[in-house]
Amino acid sequence: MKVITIPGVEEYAAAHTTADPDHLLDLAAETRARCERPHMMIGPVEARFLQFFLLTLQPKRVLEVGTFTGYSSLSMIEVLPPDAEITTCEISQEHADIARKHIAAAGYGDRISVRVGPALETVSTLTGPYDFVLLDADQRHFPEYLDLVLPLLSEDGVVVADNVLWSGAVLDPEDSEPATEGIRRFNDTVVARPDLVCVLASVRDGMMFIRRKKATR
Ligand SMILES: C[S@@+](CC[C@H](N)C(=O)[O-])C[C@H]1O[C@@H](n2cnc3c(N)ncnc32)[C@H](O)[C@@H]1O
Repeated sequence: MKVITIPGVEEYAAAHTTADPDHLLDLAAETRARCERPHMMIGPVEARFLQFFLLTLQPKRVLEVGTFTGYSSLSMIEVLPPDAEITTCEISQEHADIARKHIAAAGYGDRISVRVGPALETVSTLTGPYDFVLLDADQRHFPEYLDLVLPLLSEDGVVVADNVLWSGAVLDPEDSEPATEGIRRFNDTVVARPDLVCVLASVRDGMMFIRRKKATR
């Protein structure tokens, strides 16, 4: 994989970011012990970054595509209003089982619902409005998720798509992997749409923040 940050910068950022609470440290340890690609967790820098953002947005209904073992859901729920809920989609029964165990242990079983199955199918059965959507799986289909979630978004809702730099692969004209192509198509579509406002924040592997443009007063 291409290195897209100055060597050591990611580690320096993590060392100067508030550490995870104990229940997330336990979850991360089990994920590293049991799962093949533990780096798929958003990690503490992105988790704290999202938390700062969500503390301001205060969404009541959150949708996540890509539960993995529950790290990002459990990070988000900590800063949401007490009546807020998260629906999170996961294709792997094994990942979902680990996530559900940690979600229940942390006392959030009634507020985080893990839906198992291909997320394109799951999302197409959901009813909005959602105030915040995190896309963190199935990158080759990011453009299709955009089409599915925009109609479900509340008026001031925000979509964040993770890994939109794809370790720098989006910059490589030789790279035509389906995921790389999906992300490029997604990034190009979002920035070109006159009805949307976006920022591609180069936090970790790239986070695309998207909202609807408001009519100027
Ligand atoms: C990058 S990880 C998500 C990481 C998680 N948000 C976190 O921070 O811990 C992506 C997850 O999405 C799941 N996934 C992949 N394709 C999927 C699909 N089509 N539908 C639902 N989940 C999918 C994978 O099994 C994996 O657990």
